[in-house]
Amino acid sequence: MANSYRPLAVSLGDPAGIGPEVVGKCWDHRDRFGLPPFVAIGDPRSLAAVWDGPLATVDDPREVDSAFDVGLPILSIASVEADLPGHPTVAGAHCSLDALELAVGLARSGSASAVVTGPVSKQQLYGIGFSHPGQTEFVAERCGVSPGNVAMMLAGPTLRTVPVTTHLPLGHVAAALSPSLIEARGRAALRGLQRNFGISDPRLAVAGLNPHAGEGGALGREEIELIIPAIEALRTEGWRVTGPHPADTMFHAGARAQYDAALCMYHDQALIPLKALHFEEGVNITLGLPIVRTAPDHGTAFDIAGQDLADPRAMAAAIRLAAESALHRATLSV
Ligand SMILES: NC(=O)C1=CN([C@@H]2O[C@H](COP(=O)(O)OP(=O)(O)OC[C@H]3O[C@@H](n4cnc5c(N)ncnc54)[C@H](O)[C@@H]3O)[C@@H](O)[C@H]2O)C=CC1
Ligand SMILES: NCC(=O)COP(=O)(O)O
Repeated sequence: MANSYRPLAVSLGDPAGIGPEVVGKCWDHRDRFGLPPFVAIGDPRSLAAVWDGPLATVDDPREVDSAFDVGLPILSIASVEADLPGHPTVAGAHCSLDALELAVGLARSGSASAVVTGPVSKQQLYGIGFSHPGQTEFVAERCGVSPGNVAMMLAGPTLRTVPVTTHLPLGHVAAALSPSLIEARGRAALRGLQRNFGISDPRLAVAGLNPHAGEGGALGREEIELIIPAIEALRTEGWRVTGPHPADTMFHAGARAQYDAALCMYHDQALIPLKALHFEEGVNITLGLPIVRTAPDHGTAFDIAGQDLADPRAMAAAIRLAAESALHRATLSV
């Protein structure tokens, strides 16, 4: 195996969640899912607790290619205690953060071709002093990119959505919106469609915030004061941008055919349509980074951890999209 070989780095997420189980199942079904070699990063005990497949402990990503057919390659991060599935602990939260840190470091150094992050519990991470809203902003910081210049995209077979605001109380959304933030997220989404998806002239549809996109100002002025100026600024740069669209009528099949991504104003406006249509195969991809980072759309699912109920398809889709995006980025000049 040539030393230039670069596997994908897959952090297991919270050891008490379903991350270890879905990663193990992805290795089981690697041929059916069409997955390239990847290395798991986390506590091997969290895998052994929920999955009876073979592990292949590696010390270096360059060992992954030859190990991959023998067992699931793992770069071991031992938690100070072994978590029980469904019972998150402080030690497990630290372990999930250490795994994320190592995975991002491998991608930044070029030892991994991309990062796929397993689900972490934000509540658990906040409890150990994690000061970022989510993994998206953590990865952005580690890559030296301002959180305002990255975008969280949720991608499925017939829909891609990007929330302008992410993890904050709904009551704070309107105050958090500004033309410059909407514009920056829109630009990150458009460039991401080019760089990660290979769409050369992408189309972005922008949602309104208020019912009926504000009804000409009668139902709210955010469209007039914040969203339309951002759309106009993006159009001035030559991007194909439409809106603001009433959010209730922009996700049916006919509407979805008119755009490559929808820019939404808040978390649930973006994630509800995506998960309603594509929960089993939805992927979260961070746009605007110097590295590729994806994740399954679901969370830790502590309620089903350790019961062999976790569906691995979203994790498989995240691994596949990470590999495809890394390839697009290696072959495109945008
Ligand atoms: N990328 C990440 O790290 C994400 C982390 N989270 C975190 O996950 C925790 C739990 O969040 P929830 O809102 O409850 O969402 P969740 O996705 O963990 O669970 C929602 C429901 O879907 C089910 N479910 C989720 N994934 C499944 C799978 N692969 N197969 C079968 N059933 C599945 C669960 O059992 C549960 O009933 C939160 O602390 C949140 O912060 C949530 C989303 C993404
Ligand atoms: N709801 C999406 C989500 O929680 C993912 O957040 P992140 O940890 O990937 O930033």
